[in-house]
Amino acid sequence: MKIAVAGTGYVGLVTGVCLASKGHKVTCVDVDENKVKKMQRGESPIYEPGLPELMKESMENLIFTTDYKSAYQDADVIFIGVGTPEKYDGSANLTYVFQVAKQIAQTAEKHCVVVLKSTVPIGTNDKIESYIHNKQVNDVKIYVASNPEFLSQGTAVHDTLHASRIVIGVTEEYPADVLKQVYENFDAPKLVVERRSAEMIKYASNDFLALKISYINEIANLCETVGADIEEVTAGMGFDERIGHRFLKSGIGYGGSCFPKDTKALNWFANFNDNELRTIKAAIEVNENQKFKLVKKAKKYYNDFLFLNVAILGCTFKPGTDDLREAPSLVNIPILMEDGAYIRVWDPVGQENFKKCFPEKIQYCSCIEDAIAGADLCLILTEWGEVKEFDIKKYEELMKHPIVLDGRNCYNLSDFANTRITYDSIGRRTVNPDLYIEK
Ligand SMILES: NC(=O)C1=CN([C@@H]2O[C@H](COP(=O)(O)OP(=O)(O)OC[C@H]3O[C@@H](n4cnc5c(N)ncnc54)[C@H](O)[C@@H]3O)[C@@H](O)[C@H]2O)C=CC1
Ligand SMILES: O=C(O)[C@H]1O[C@H](OP(=O)(O)OP(=O)(O)OC[C@H]2O[C@@H](n3ccc(=O)[nH]c3=O)[C@H](O)[C@@H]2O)[C@H](O)[C@@H](O)[C@@H]1O
Repeated sequence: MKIAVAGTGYVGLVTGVCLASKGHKVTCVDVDENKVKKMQRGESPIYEPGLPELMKESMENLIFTTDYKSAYQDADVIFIGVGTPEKYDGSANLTYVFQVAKQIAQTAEKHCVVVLKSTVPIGTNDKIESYIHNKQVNDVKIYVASNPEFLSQGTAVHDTLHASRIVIGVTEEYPADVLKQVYENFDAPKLVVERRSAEMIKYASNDFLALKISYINEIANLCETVGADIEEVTAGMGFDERIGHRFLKSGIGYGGSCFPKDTKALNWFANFNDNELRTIKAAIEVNENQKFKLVKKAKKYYNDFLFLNVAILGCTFKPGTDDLREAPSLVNIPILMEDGAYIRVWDPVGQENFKKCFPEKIQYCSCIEDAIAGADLCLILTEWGEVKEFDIKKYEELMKHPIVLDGRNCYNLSDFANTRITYDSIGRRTVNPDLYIEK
């Protein structure tokens, strides 16, 4: 089957490469010429484990281009995987999706199925269908189907090849049959539903996970106040299969390109339709406050941050990605810098992207030891494996004031027994709380 994919970000490129690996002929289109040139050389423009290897293996089935006409004119299926970022009012920006729809309407020369993979508000597929039908120049049948994506960054290839489910949202049988053929060799449950249900499944899933995280973060904050330990609490809760262990990790809030925008978008959309999502509103509010937990904690140890050396371990929104979108580092580091702190950052893959946002005044370090050397304070913002495996004693040896504020609960409290390290994490008691408090 001849397939085109619009957009080569985390969703578009991973989808294109995985489909090519299953034998489909895939043309990936992007407006970004530099990205396209890179991909034409067989290089992945994004950091995603396993992607460069699969891309190389599948190159004979892949074409990368900025020339959308050549891709869309004779495609059987056209996936749309462009961004749907947040607008100022919290609603989803559908500009890029409609741009692609217009390009398809102007170029499609044969019957085809347009598949919306981007996360879009309920009813968008209907609008795209009408838009294409109004604007199309050739007398061909263009179907529109919803096929939301559930991959997570860092495990995107695995999540696509072994999807938890493939949701196919349609209003008629033909596009469902075509999509079943496209995914014939994918071992995953396939669920054919109404198009609007498919759109809702995506938002409801993401927002439920965001809600779960905000819930556990509130419980963690209460644990901290009343002397319970959130790690013990979640271990105990997770054994109940109805709750489960996953997405119960407390920390400094959820980031990334989706949970923050998808909670706000559904909330906006509900209001627009005269409904109120009180639970989602609460999840958003809890997350906003949670992001600043470590800076608030730091104020217990220092009256101000002027001339303090602060080590930052991790700047991406989670491990396994170089993506900084909505990462807590983006809001916490500027606060520390504005208050006069000297910042040293270590991150195994996110540093280059971070440098583009903050080219000056930050020291970038090639190892954890270098970042914490001489530091008055260390903030752990991302739970990279290297941080979790770091020899705890070295904090005490290398830091000037070994105060470690851990926003991702990377260590056991017992690791700090017999040390003079102040270890303050989320939802647990502080180890050695009084050693370095400024009077
Ligand atoms: N990042 C993720 O983990 C997931 C994202 N999603 C959803 O998928 C969509 C895409 O997200 P990402 O892949 O993260 O976006 P992204 O921002 O990484 O990539 C979007 C790409 O589309 C390109 N583009 C823009 N206009 C175009 C056009 N007219 N023609 C061709 N290419 C064009 C951009 O240059 C960019 O390379 C969003 O709706 C998102 O909510 C869904 C599941 C997972
Ligand atoms: O629509 C999307 O874009 C995707 O959004 C998330 O995937 P992703 O953003 O890549 O990352 P997650 O692993 O879900 O983590 C998101 C944020 O939540 C935080 N998180 C996650 C889990 C947890 O228990 N606690 C927690 O604080 C992470 O640190 C991270 O900042 C969903 O997990 C995917 O299913 C979905 O397809």
